[in-house]
Amino acid sequence: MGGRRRRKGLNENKENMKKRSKSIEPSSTSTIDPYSSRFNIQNLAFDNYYKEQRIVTSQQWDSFLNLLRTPLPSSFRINSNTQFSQDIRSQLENDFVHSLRFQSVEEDDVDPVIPLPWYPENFAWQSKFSRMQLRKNQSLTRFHEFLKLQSEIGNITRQEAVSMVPPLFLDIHSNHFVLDMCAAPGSKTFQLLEIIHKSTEAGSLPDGMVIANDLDIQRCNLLIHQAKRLCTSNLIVTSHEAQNFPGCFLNRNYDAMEPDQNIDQLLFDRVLCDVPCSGDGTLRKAPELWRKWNTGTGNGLHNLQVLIVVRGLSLLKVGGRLVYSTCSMNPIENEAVVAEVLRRSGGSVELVDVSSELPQLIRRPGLKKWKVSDKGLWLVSCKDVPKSHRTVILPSMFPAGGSYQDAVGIGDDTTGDANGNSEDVQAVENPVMHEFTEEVSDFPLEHCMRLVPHDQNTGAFFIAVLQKVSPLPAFQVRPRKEVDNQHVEPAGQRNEHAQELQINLSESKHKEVSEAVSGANMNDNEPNAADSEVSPVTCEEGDSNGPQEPHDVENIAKITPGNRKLQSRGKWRGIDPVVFFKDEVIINSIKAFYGIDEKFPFDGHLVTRNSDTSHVKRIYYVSKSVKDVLELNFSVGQQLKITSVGLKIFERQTSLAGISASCAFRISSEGLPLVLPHITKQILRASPIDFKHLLQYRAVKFADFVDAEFGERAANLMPGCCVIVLGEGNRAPTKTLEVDKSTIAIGCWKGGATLTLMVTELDRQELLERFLTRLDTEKDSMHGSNLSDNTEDDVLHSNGKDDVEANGC
Ligand SMILES: C[S@@+](CC[C@H](N)C(=O)[O-])C[C@H]1O[C@@H](n2cnc3c(N)ncnc32)[C@H](O)[C@@H]1O
Repeated sequence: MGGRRRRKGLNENKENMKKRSKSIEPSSTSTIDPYSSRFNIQNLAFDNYYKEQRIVTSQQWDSFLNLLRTPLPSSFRINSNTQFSQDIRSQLENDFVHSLRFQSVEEDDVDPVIPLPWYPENFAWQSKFSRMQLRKNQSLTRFHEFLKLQSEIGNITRQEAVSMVPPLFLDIHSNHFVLDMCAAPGSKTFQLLEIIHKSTEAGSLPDGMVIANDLDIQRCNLLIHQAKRLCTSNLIVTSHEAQNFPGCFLNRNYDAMEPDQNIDQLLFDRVLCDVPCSGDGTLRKAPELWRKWNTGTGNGLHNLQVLIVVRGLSLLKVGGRLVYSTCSMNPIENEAVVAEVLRRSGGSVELVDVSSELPQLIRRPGLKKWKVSDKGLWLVSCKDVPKSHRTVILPSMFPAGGSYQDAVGIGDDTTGDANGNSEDVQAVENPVMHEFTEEVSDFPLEHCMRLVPHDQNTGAFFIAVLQKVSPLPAFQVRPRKEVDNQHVEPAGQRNEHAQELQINLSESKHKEVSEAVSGANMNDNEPNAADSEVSPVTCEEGDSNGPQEPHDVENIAKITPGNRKLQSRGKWRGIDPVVFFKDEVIINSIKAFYGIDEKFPFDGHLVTRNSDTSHVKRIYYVSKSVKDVLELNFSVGQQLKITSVGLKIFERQTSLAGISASCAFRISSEGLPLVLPHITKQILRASPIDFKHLLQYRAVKFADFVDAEFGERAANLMPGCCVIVLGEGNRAPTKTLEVDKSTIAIGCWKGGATLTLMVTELDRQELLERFLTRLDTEKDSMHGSNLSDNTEDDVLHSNGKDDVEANGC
C-alpha cells in the first residue's frame, strides 16, 4: 500500500518542488462560491471605512475587496517536535504535491499544495483549496482524510497562514521564559513550545518555559486538550485578565525565604500579545462577519488592547521582545495601540525594524495617519470629540494622541444628549472641514507590519515588534473619576476593565515594581473579582473534592514563603490545587519497578492536582523552569490561577489487574518519550514483525510471538505496565537500549498470558501506518530505485515466521 504511493512520489519529487515558486497566486478555484449565496459578503460601512483609512491604494482596492470575498485557502503546520514530522513533510513533498496536481478539480497553473516560503524548514503548508472544497470534492478525499487524521493525532495543526507569523518574530531561544497573554485556543502557544523544544535531546528538557494565559476558561480547556499532544513539561496554563496578570514579586529580604529559591519575580524574556480584536482580517474564513461589521467593535477594544500590552511590557525583562498582533485591519486596534504604548513608555520601549527578518514574507508598512469614526462621523483629532463622546472615543485613538484636558474649543460640547447628538457633532460631520488638522504620528509606525490578503493569498494580520530598552517610567495614577469615565466597554467584554488605568508602571525600584504589577485596586495576594468567580472545575484529578472556596487571603499573606502547608489547599475556587508530590513510598516503588536511573530528576519535579496525596490518580512532571515558577508562586501566595501544568507521566491503573500489580502506576503515553531513555526495567525490544503484530492485534499471547526468545522475555516481565521498543532486524533484545527522538516505543500491559497494547485506537492506527511506511523506506533504500512490487507483507513473511495471523491472535 504505502510502497506504491511513495515510489510514485519519489520519482517526481524534484520536478514538483521546482514548480513551487509560482504557486502562491490566488487560484481561480477559490472563487467557486457556495459561500456568496449563503452570506451577504459586502458591507458599505466597511468599504467606506477602509477606503477612507487608505489601508490599500485606490488602484488596489478592487482586487483587495474581491479577494476578501473569496474563501480562504486552507493551511496547516507540521508540529515539528512530533516524532513523525519529517515523515509527514516527505509525504507532502513526495506524494501529495504530485498526486493532487493530477487530481486537481481545475486545470490551472497553480500548485495544489505548497510549503509557505517564509516558514522555516517547509513545516508550514498551504493548499489552494478552501476547507469547504476539501470537504466536498471527492477527488480530494485522500488529502482531506490525511489532514483530518494528522490533525486529530496532533501531528499537524490547521492554522491560518498569517496567524503563524507572530511567534516567528519573537526570536525565541530554548532557555526563554515566554508569556502568551491571550493564548487560547493555543495555535501560537504550540509554535512557541515547539521552538523551545526544538533542539532538546530525547529524555532531557529545555531550560525555557511558556505560560499560556487566557481569560476564558472554556477556551483554556481547549488549549489544554490540544497541548497534550505536545508532550511538554514546560507549560503552565493560567486564566487571568491579561491586563491584570499577576507579577509574583517576592521581596528578597524576606526572612523566611527558602535557600533554593532562585527566581524572585516572574519576568519574561518574551511576551506575545495576540489580543482580542474585531477580527475583520478573518473575513475570508468567517464570512458571517461581513454582516456584523461596524466601527464600534474596534473602538471598544482599543483601550483593553493598550492595557494588555502595557501589562505585558511591565512583565518583560529589559532587553526582551514583545510581539503585538491582531487579526484586524483597523488602525484603531493596531497602529493607534502601538503609538499609545510607545507614548506611555517614555522611550523605554522601541518599535523594532524587522524588515530583514523573514524576507520572503510580503508585508506592508504600518500607517502613520488614520482617522477615527464614531457612528458614521469622521473625527481627525481628539479636539474634534464632543464631550459626550469622550467616554467612547479616547485621545489615544488619534495619531497624535493628546488629552482631553488640552482639548478645549470646537468639540467641547456641553449640550449634547446621551447619544451624542448635538450641534458640535454636526460640526464634525464633514471631514473636509478639518482636513487641515489631519494628524500624522511621530512614531516610526512604518516598522509595524500589515499583511494584506491580496499580497500572498491569505487573511489579513497586523504585527508589531517591541523591545524594552530600559525600565518603564512611573506613570501618573489617574484620578478614579476620570478612570471610570475613560473606561470603554469592549464589545462582548464584561465591565471588569474600568479600574485598570490606575496601574502604576514604575519599575525604578523593586518595591515599586511590586506595586506596579499589582494594579491600584488589586492586592497581589488577593484574587480579583473576576478571578474568584466560580468557574468550570478544571478537574485534572478526577477524584478531587470538587470546587473549593477561596482561602482566607489574610492567612495566605501571613504564611511564610515556602511553607508547604499552603500547597495542601487550593486557593482558586473551582480550580484544583497544584501540589508538589513527595510521597516517597509511591515514588520509590515507581523508580524500582521501572528501574529509572538517577540521572532523571524526580525531586520537586512531580506534581498532582489533588491535595489528598494518598488518593492521587495522576502524577505530572514539570521541567526545572516550571518547578521554579511554581515555587515562586507558592512563596507569593499562589497568585497564579493555574488551570493546567506539566506533563502527565504516571497514571494509577485502577482495574483489578492494576491493583494486583506491584506498581499500580503505569507510564502514560504522553510521558513515555520523556522517561523512555531512563527506564532500565520492564522494557523490551521487539523485532519489526512482533511489533507489527502487537499493533495489529492489540493483544498477543507470549507463545505466539514470532521471536520465541522475545515471547519468553515478555513472559518473565513483572505483571503490570511495560514498554516495547521497535527494534531493527528480526530479533534484538539487547541489554542497553539506546533511544533517540526517532525511537518508536509503545506502552503495554503484561498480563498472565498476553502482552496488551495500551494506546488509543487513533494512535494505534497512525503508528501502524507510520511503521509500515518506515519499512517501506528501508525497503526502498535496500533496493535502490529498482524496486520490486513486493508489499510490506512480503518482507515480513520473508523471515518465514509470520505465524501469528494464522494462529488467529
Ligand atoms: C485572538 S484570540 C487569541 C488566539 C490565540 N493567540 C491563538 O493563536 O490561538 C484572543 C483571546 O483573548 C482572550 N481574551 C479576551 N479578553 C481577554 C483578557 N482581558 N485577558 C486575557 N485574555 C482575553 C479570548 O478569550 C481569546 O481567546
